[in-house]
Parts: sequence; structure tokens; C-alpha cells
Amino acid sequence: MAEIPDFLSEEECRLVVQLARLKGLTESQVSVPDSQEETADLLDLSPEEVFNLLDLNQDGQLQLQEILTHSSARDRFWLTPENLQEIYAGLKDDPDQDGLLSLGEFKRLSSKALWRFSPQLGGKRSQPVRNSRHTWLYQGEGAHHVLRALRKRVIRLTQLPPLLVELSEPLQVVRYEQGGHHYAHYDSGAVHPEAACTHSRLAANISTPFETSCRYITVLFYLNSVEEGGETTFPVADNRTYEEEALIQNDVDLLDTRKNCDKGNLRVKPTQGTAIFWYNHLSDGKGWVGELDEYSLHGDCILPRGTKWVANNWINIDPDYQRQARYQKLVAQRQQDEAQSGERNSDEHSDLHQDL
Ligand SMILES: O=C(O)CCC(=O)C(=O)O
Ligand SMILES: [Fe+2]
Repeated sequence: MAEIPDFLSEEECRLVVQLARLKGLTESQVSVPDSQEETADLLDLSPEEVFNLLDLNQDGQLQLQEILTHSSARDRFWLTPENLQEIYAGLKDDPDQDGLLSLGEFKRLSSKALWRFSPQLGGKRSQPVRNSRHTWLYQGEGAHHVLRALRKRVIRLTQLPPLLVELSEPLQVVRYEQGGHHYAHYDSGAVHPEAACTHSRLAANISTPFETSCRYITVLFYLNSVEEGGETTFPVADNRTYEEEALIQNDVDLLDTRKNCDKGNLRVKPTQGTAIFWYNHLSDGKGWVGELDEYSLHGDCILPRGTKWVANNWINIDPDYQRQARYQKLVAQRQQDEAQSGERNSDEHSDLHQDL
């Protein structure tokens, strides 16, 4: 993780906040609708119970179809896409190669993997995992000059090919009010051949069962200074070894940024204009994006009072090189088509103009 003071001027910070306000912010938390409360109550589940829920035909085995059925949005509240990917991966590497997961196999898999990305699973579902509001600001051609300048600065900072940055997500501006927080999480998803990246899905095989955001780099801007709390926390930064089990021990849940921020390894205090950036993935050793870096786990500590404004620039890269290349080709093609039809339209307009 690197910290860069004065990446933005005071003026620029104010302007980004103003633009976000003008656009309007929406609730970030995907809340559980009342009708889902029953599902929420089921969340203190043992691996056996989860297994039973997944085992739709109740034959005591999990098969591929049952897992894929659960990749639908309906079940997102209690099984995250990452949970499903883990189970799916387990099924694919099935030790006895019968293409089925027995309860025993599932338990070995779920003892460490299943709960990993889901701090809300073991806890009280009524407490939101994230409490903030956000909006998106377009940074492409024709955007406000400050937003364009920011994008250009990010290109210089990351030293990535400009096109990769230009094709990435818009700027996400986030506002936390008193009590705001964001549980520890990964900005990107686990690399898995069956998972398409949201940004390059166009170029993926349609039958890919999972979708995940592929965010190689996070650049986080602090748009105001915060006196107390609201730090960005990296609970396992610099650990010599990474143990998922160590994240929750003796009732201390390091993922819970409302309670245990002081126990994390690294905290960054928000200072207006500062940018921090980090890689969410390791290198694959061949010059491309590799596995998710588990040390990139981070969150936002609870804000006891006041307001905190941040903005996220995520650089999207598909760990599947070919898919990223196909995606870029598709976008280029589309832009070319648009430019051509634009030319045609403007010809029509000029004819029309003459006629008039
Ligand atoms: O607000 C922060 O400090 C961290 C925000 C964050 O991690 C996110 O929005 O993904
Ligand atoms: Fe994040």
C-alpha cells in the first residue's frame, strides 16, 4: 500500500464532493427486505444445514446443477458469489472424481472456505455490513475537467497502459455519516476460470456461471479530513502468514470494523487530498494479473461523528488475458461503429440543413 499526500488539491476535493451531491447519492447497503427476514434468521447455520439447503433433491450429494441453481440473485443474501465459487471449485477438484460432493467433502471445504467472505453469515444480520451512500461519476471523454485530470493522474500513478485505465469503472464517491462503516472485504474477486469479470463479461463465454468484479488496483482518495475514527483499516497487512481462521478468534472478529479496528495491523487516517493505492491481486509471474492477494483485505472503521467523503478509482483488468484482449477489441469495434454512424448522421443533418 502506498500513501500519496496532496494527490488532489483542496479545491478539487470540494468539487468532486459537489458533483457527487448534484448527481445524488444512494444507499450502498443492499438491505435484506422484510420478506427475507426468515432467511436472515437462518444464518447461524452449521455446515450440515448449509449442505442440506444446497442439496435440492435431498440425495445426500451436491451436484453441479444444484450449485448453479444457487448462483441466482435470489440466494445472494446468504451465499455470496465467492462462497459459491469455493463450493464450485471444490466440486471440480473433487478428490474421488465422482463429480459429486458428499457431506464429508463439503465439510472439509467449508470449514475454512465457506464463511470466509461472509462476515455477516455468523453474525446478526440486522447490522449492515456497510453503512454509507455512494454515487458514480463518469470520467471519460467530455467529463468535467477535474475528473479527467484525476483519471490522467491515475494513469501516471499506476503506469498502466492508458486504455486500461480509461476502460475502467467510473469514479465512485462515497459518503459516511455518523455510525458509517464498511466491514473488511476484498475489492476484487477470487480468480476462477468459471467466473467472468463484470467489466469484460461481453467477451466471456455466456455459459460462465459466476460473475465477479475484477479490480486489479484500488486508488482511494480522501476528500475530507476526519478527526476521529473512519480510518481505512488493513487487518492482516504485513502478516507473515495469512490464516483465514485467525480472522475470527476468541469472539474477536477482525472483519468487524465497527468493533475491532484497533486490533488490525494497519490503519490510515483520512486526510483531505491524500490518495492511497494498493494491488488487490498478485502477479501471475508472466506479466499479467494473478491470484487475489489475501493481504489486500480492508475496511472502513466506524465514524463516531461527522462526515467522511472518499472516492474509489478501481482499475479493472481481467485475469484471463485473452478475455481482456477480446473485450478491448469489442469496445474498439463498438467505438468505431459509433463514430461511423455519427458521421453518417451528421451528413444527414447537413443535407437536412441545406434542404431547409
Ligand atoms: O472508506 C474507506 O476508507 C474504505 C472504502 C472501501 O474500502 C470501499 O469503498 O470499497
Ligand atoms: Fe474497499
